[in-house]
Amino acid sequence: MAISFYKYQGTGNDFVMVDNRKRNFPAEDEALVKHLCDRRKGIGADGLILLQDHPDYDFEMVYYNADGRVGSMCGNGARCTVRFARQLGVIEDVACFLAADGEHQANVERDLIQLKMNDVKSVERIGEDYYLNTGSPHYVRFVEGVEALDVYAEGRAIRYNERFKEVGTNVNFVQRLSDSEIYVRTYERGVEDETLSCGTGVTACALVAGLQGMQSPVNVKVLGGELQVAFEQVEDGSFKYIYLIGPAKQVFSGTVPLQQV
Ligand SMILES: N[C@H](CCC[C@H](N)C(=O)O)C(=O)O
Repeated sequence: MAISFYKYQGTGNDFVMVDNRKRNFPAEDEALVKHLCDRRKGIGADGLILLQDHPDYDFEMVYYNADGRVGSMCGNGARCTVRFARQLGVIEDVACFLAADGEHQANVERDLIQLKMNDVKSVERIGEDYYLNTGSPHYVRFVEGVEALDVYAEGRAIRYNERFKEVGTNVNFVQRLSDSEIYVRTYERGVEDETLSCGTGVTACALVAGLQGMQSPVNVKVLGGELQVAFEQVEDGSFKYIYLIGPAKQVFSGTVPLQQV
């Protein structure tokens, strides 16, 4: 037996993508998922995604972090899954699909995938920092000199602090570059390292920038490229009509013989 896979990336956040419409991928095998994501002994990725049929939606996306565990919502992974669905002929230019945090709509416009995110009801303040859920939990800290920051060490210290050590959190460091642009670097739980981009993290940072007065759409620079976040801010401090916009590409495809795993 062999596993056929595709490799996708969205602003440098990379995923092993598997067409699991026939339900033949052994998804309960945490060690296998972890192995496939291993950058030295496996294919290498920040996460693994299964595209599955669903009776009520165009498809369902099931996301695993690189540690092999089921993750929460993944914004870059979702954009990649929409691109994959388009390439498989499952959708045309519009999709309505199910992810870990519920229903999402998306549009394909040439290189860009526009992904609708769930509404965000509230943003918690923790000292000078912020904490919110955009499908995945995100801690947001504004800094100066984000390029020189030790994101691994600083991110880890927050992710493993008393409050977060049990369930973990993703940790974002943000710098304002102009009236309409921020620079975001993210330490991701489940990968337990910095990634080149985190879609739900970028969304969280753009919303906090919105709280501080930045107008929608917010342009976001990440190590792996550029994204855009559009949103509508409600007077009670919540957000709706949130869109994450950016590229998603297929990089290669292949097979892994199961006996080698
Ligand atoms: N890279 C993802 C986030 C994954 C979230 C994951 N690290 C978790 O908290 O389970 C993104 O583009 O949104």
